[in-house]
Amino acid sequence: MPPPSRQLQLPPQLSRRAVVVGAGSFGTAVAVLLARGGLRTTLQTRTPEQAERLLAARENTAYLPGVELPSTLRIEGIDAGLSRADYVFLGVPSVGLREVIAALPERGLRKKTPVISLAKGLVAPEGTPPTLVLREQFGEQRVACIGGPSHAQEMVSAGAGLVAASANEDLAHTIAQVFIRAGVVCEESNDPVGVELSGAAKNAAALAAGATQAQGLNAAGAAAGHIFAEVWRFAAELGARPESMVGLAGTGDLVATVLAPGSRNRRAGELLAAGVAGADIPAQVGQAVESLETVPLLARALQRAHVEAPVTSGLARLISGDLPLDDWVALVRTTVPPRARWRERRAGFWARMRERFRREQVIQE
Ligand SMILES: NC(=O)C1=CN([C@@H]2O[C@H](COP(=O)(O)OP(=O)(O)OC[C@H]3O[C@@H](n4cnc5c(N)ncnc54)[C@H](OP(=O)(O)O)[C@@H]3O)[C@@H](O)[C@H]2O)C=CC1
Ligand SMILES: O=C(CO)COP(=O)(O)O
Repeated sequence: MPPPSRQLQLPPQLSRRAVVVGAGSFGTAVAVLLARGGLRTTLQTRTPEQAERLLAARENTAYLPGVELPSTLRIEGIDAGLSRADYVFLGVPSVGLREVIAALPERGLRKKTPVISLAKGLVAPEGTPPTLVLREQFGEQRVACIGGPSHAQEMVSAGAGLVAASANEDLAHTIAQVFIRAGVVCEESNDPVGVELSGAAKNAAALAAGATQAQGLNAAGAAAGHIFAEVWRFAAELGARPESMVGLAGTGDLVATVLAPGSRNRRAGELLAAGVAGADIPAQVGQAVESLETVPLLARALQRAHVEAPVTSGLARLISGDLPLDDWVALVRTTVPPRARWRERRAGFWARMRERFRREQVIQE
């Protein structure tokens, strides 16, 4: 498929090397874009046999069929290490991310190489946003993440609405420029935690909508709205910005996911509603379904932070089989969000003057 054509600004440092760890649908699609964007890119598969298959076919038939892998894209197993990488992108689902992150130094990650998470889920056991796990190990200036509506197939053929987020402005800018040069819109953000929680919230909301839609679309919309509001109250406590949640990474990605016929998270919700046990869903879907692991982590994180989150925790119980579907729908239909806090109305200038005059008269009388 040809890359989308656009007149774009060239990023600096084109000779730099990027390694994408994890050759699933998104890791492969991101690797194709990085190569198109001018980085010398390597895609690392979990096993050498997988690398051989991709090399022979010049296509990832298992995860991204129909997309030709560019001749400039190098392919190897993860055993090849990371010592040559100037940027490392992590394309593995969040369920395995902690181990993958912990192993980066022993795999040869250089001291200043930035690490960029592609995951839209949280890391066990605490439900930590991936960039916070990375930050603990490498410092916040070396860490970034990618969010936004970005279904892998469409991204490589027609584009996406990416967000590159980092506390390091140069890093966010450099990543965004590479994607833009590859023909894909990429916003720069200084709110990695907000972008990651938006991705986790939209996956949870898509699963909730999928589980509820057969019972009524108002209920499906209410489920998604409650979850976004509950996660937002938590995100705000962690210092995230509302723009992340209403922009590409939040609302934009929610719409893309809920409408996509192939969305794995919405499909997982539909399967739950059809009576399939949460534990059996990954085998049926055949690819990462982030929300199945992330929703229980999210529910616990909200509880620990004392955020009132009845719908997110109800969804976690629906996934584990502890809440029957009818009770879930009833919960969604009857939950009333916390009341707004009205500020005491301050009287205007003339009203205050009249009141002062009245009081002075009372004193004189
Ligand atoms: N697919 C999409 O359109 C999008 C996905 N994302 C996010 O990207 C992340 C990755 O998802 P996605 O690519 O879709 O998932 P997939 O299920 O398509 O692929 C996951 C890949 O990760 C590999 N992997 C798992 N664990 C390891 C490990 N320890 N070391 C090396 N490789 C490993 C798997 O290898 P193996 O085959 O051997 O199991 C597989 O190749 C998720 O967080 C997802 O939410 C974000 C935007 C869009
Ligand atoms: O994150 C995605 C699109 O932006 C992919 O969503 P699904 O994992 O639900 O397919």
